[in-house]
Amino acid sequence: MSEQKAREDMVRLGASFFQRGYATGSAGNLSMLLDDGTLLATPTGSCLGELEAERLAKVNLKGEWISGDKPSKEVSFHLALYHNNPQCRAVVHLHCAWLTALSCLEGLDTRNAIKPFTPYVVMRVGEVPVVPYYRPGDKRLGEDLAKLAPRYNAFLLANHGPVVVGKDLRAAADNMEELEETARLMFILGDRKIRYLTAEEIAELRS
Ligand SMILES: O=C(O)[C@@H](O)C(=O)COP(=O)(O)O
Ligand SMILES: [Zn+2]
Repeated sequence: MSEQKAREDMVRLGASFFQRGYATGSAGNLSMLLDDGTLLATPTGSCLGELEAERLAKVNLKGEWISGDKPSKEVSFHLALYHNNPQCRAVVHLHCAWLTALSCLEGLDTRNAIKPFTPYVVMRVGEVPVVPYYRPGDKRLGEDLAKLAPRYNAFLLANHGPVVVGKDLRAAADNMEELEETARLMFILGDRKIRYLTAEEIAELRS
């Protein structure tokens, strides 16, 4: 894919997230690997609804800022995911309401915050580990994500929000939307007794 097309895709996706309420204010950040091995990332403090193709930040895989506006302060945790998962070619971090609400609950299963009760989340995303709370931009976010990256496609940052990877930006976005919808269903279901998928049903979906 040409760099220009990649830039336009990121701008379009940011606007789509913003228009549909997945992103608000200047929260969240996106990145994707370019064919030349550098990273295209949203600038720090930018509104995902108002990105400009020529102002997107470019950084190399050492995290050095090459061009564009100053990159997201979370670019180090994005890099941790690229470095530790060869399948990861795009990263989406949002503060979307339902997943962020979930990230604030006490007593989450930190190995998997979303116990499956529908098939699609198993097929698309799998388990969602929880990273302990750190201040946004803290280097420990990257250190913890680096350890989890080889085994998972999605993560919940405690009291902060979700991070999802994909083979491209579209796939990462689709996975994020699927997870957000699942979190919404968890809150709709509330205290009702849920029939969770059985171990056999989950294994069948993974096979
Ligand atoms: O929550 C935060 O502050 C960051 O994780 C975030 O979402 C936006 O930071 P920038 O990408 O640096 O704007
Ligand atoms: Zn954030």
